[in-house]
Order: sequence, then structure tokens, then C-alpha cells
Amino acid sequence: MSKLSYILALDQGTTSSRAILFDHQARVVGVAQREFTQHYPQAGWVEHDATEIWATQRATLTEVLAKTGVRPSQLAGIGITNQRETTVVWNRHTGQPIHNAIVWQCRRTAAICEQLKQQGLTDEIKQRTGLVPDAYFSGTKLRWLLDNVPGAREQADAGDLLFGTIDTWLVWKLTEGRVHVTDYTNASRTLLFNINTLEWDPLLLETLNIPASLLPEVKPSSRVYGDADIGGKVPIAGMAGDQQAALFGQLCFNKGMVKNTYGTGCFMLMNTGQQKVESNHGLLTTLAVGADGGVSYALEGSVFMGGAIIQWLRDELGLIAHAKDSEACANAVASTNGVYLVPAFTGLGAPYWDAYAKGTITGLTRGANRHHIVRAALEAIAFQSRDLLDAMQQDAGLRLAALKVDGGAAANNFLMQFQADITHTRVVRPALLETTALGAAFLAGLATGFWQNTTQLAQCVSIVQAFTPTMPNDEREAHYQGWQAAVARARTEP
Ligand SMILES: Nc1ncnc2c1ncn2[C@@H]1O[C@H](COP(=O)(O)OP(=O)(O)O)[C@@H](O)[C@H]1O
Ligand SMILES: O=P(O)(O)OC[C@H](O)CO
Repeated sequence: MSKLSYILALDQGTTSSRAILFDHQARVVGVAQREFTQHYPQAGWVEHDATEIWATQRATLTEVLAKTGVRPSQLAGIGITNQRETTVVWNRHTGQPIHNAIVWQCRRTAAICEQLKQQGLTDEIKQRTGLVPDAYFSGTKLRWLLDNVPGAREQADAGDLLFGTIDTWLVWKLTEGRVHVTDYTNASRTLLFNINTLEWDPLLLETLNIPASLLPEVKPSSRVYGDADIGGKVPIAGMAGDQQAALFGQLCFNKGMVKNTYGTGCFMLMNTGQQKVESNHGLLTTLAVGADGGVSYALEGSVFMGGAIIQWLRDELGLIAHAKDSEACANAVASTNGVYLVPAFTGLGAPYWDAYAKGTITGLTRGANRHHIVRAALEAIAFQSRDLLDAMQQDAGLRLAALKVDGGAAANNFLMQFQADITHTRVVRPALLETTALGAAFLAGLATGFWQNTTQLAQCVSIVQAFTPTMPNDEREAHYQGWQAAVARARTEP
């Protein structure tokens, strides 16, 4: 075992930045968390201030060390995991972003995506990147910034600008501008990266008019990238998009293993090993991390609104005071009384990919009350995940024995039981829901010798609870058909 005692994970999520300190048994020794501002400059647009992201992330790092009394010299390494696709462009000389970051949820580039489809590039994009032409991914966001921020195109052509997803931005800040790097998992979400050759794709760069000089170097997810200067030098040794980090943290190292994360959105990933599986059911093919820390392929179902629906009920409708109150609220009624909520607030992601669908509530009667609506919101999270699981099982040609879950909203027992019921699949929840941070810690720990191998990692993880399906078959399928009918009403495309 290394003489160094801890690994620090930085988890930069959509709504908050977290720093979590793990010991050698992967126990959480300390946590610090800071929320940051969401900017909605127009309907459907979402931005973050990259400078605020860095400030909150840096503050959590300082706070977690201060409150645990751990010194930088006791850290074996830092692992970074991040909200994916969110796009930052900054000046390489001043380190200043040229604009707010465009967030993965932002729909402003839907028209650019329509153009790509009209140019007949959908199949080409799918074959090269594993993705679909949707505003979700970084490529069109980067294009928008270069085309719309005054002077950006000239600066880019002069080689003065750098692009990064949030991982790249944090490493750049932590190394004081010495390192401009990303990892394969984050690169695979840009719409610019070829997942067959594992290189930036010249055709896509040309199509979107992106100079290659903006792009970071791409490396494996478990690797020393450089030293962070945090009052002592600490190697940054792990880096992965948050969903791929969660897959690793859930020990899904091998082919056929699946996890579903319930955070702001819901993201179901299946490791397909060295086999690149193309979906026929609206899923993405993406890069993940294999047992040796190298590249593996994954199938992914991405749902834009998961726990964020609960935030909406809390912040915009005021139906609950705290997210966790949704559980008691849902349990206060025996059913939704025929109410369905389709959370297409930012369009619909997998498996529908309908950029213009709008949020919809159906089945309201005079008997409907806030309990029914809250229950329908939680059920919607699980229905969307069933859509993904059905698609994934069909694409992979297998039936899952159990679904591993994590993320903030996986704490909700009503949601987990309903998930088991509506998918007719056992749902398994680990003791630690922060599997995203754990995955990043594992990657950094493997690269620095803090942990030797995946067997050692598996010994650190324990399962606390399993939810077994109890809903009768006819009730389940009738309820799911009700959901499908509600989705059909929310959609703009057949
Ligand atoms: N007990 C709960 N029941 C339902 N939703 C919850 C609960 N606790 C948290 N959430 C939701 O989970 C999300 C936070 O999860 P988290 O994993 O921290 O997300 P992220 O990493 O995307 O910021 C929020 O959208 C919140 O509304
Ligand atoms: O911030 P999260 O955990 O909801 O994750 C966001 C995803 O990475 C977006 O693709």
C-alpha cells in the first residue's frame, strides 16, 4: 500500500461542485459541496459561468482539506469527473473564458443540428461518433460560440483560443495553464471525435468549421496528466465523464454490465467491452473505461430530466419544500389517479430524440391533487428509465438480472421500488450513492498505485439494499401503455 493516505475526487456536476476525500478502503472521509448559478438567458437556453464553476470547485477542495485536516502531501492523487458536453472556450494567454459555458441541456443549436440532418450526415455522424445530430453534444455549441461571440472566429484562426469540456477546464486551472488535455470518455461526447480511430475526426471538424488548434490532447482515463498546485503538488491521475465514472465506480468493468444514475438527468450505460454495438433503438454508442483503465465501448441511454423534475416541483411549483419530501408525498396516495407527467422541458433525449417536444401533464381530473402530480413526476423518472432499459436489452440481445443504481435521486425508496416494478427487474443500490466520485477516485488510485487492481476495488464496495418487483404483469403493462400514450401527446414528431 502507498504511504500516501487519501485520494481526492472532484465531481463537477450540473448543479453543484463537490470534493470528496476517500481513504484506502474507499470510505468517504470528508465531503464539501457548493451549488452555483444556473443561467437561462432565453427559453431553452442554459449557461454556466465557467469562472464560477472553477471558484466553487476550488473552494470545495480547500474546504474538504481544511475540515478533515488532511494536507496535500497526504494525497496520492486527484481524480476528476464532470458533467459532460458542457462547452467552454477560453483565451490561452489570459485564461479568460470568452463567453459563459453552454450547458449540455441547452437547445440553442437545434437549428444547426437540423442542417446537419438535411445535409444527410446523420448516418455518417452515427458511424463516426456513435452519437446523433442533437444540440446535446459539444460540437454545435462550439460552432455557435465561434460564430456568435464577437471576434471569436478571428481569435480562433489566430490560435489564441482553447476549447474544453469541464474536465479540460478544471485541469487547465489546476495546472495553471500548463496542461490542455481531455480523456476518451469526454472526447466521445463532443460530436467531433471518431470512436473507431480514437482521434479527432477531420471531416466533422471541417463540417462544423472548427480549427484543430482549439482541441485538447486526448488520453486514457487512468493516467497522470500533470501536477495540480494546491499548496503542494498532487498528481491529477484520473479523469472521466461523470456517467462513465459512475459505470466504473459501480464495478461495471466487463461486457454486459449496466448502471443507471439518477442525477439531474438519468443516464443508463452498458459496458459492451471491445465490441462497438450500434443501437437500432435510439441509444448512443460511446466510450467508457475497461477493467485495465483503457478504452471500452458502451451503449448509453440519456434522459435530460431526471431529479431535475423534482427540483422543478420544489422551485417553480412549490409543491414540496425539499427533494426528499417527494417520497412521502408520493406514498400519500395509492396511485397517480391517471395522471402522467412527461418531462420534455428540454425536448426528449433517448430513445425519442425530439428536440421540440414540450413538457406535458395528462389525465388531470377534479380529483387530482399535489400528491398525484408529485407521484407522477417520480414515476416519470422510472418510466423514462424503462424506455432506456427496453431499448438496451433489445440492442444487446440480453435480459438483465439486476439494475445497479446510484445518484442523488436513487435515495428515494418509492422511486426505486417503482423502478423495480415497472421494469420487472431487481434494482440494486450500493451503500455509497456517490459512485461517480468513487469511480474518479478509483481511476486516479489505479494510475498512482494507491490501489493495485480491480479486485481490490471490488472489495471496497458494498450493496445495502435491493428492491424486488412485486407489481402484477397486467397492471405493469397497462400503466406503461398509459405512459407511452402521454409521451405521444408531448411529441412533435411521430
Ligand atoms: N430523495 C430524493 N428524491 C427525489 N429526487 C431527489 C432526492 N434527492 C435528490 N434528488 C434529486 O437529485 C438531483 C441531485 O442529484 P445529484 O446526483 O447530486 O445530481 P447532479 O450530479 O446532476 O448535480 C436533484 O435534481 C434532486 O432534485
Ligand atoms: O450533472 P449530471 O450528473 O446530471 O450529469 C450530466 C451528464 O454528464 C450530461 O451528459
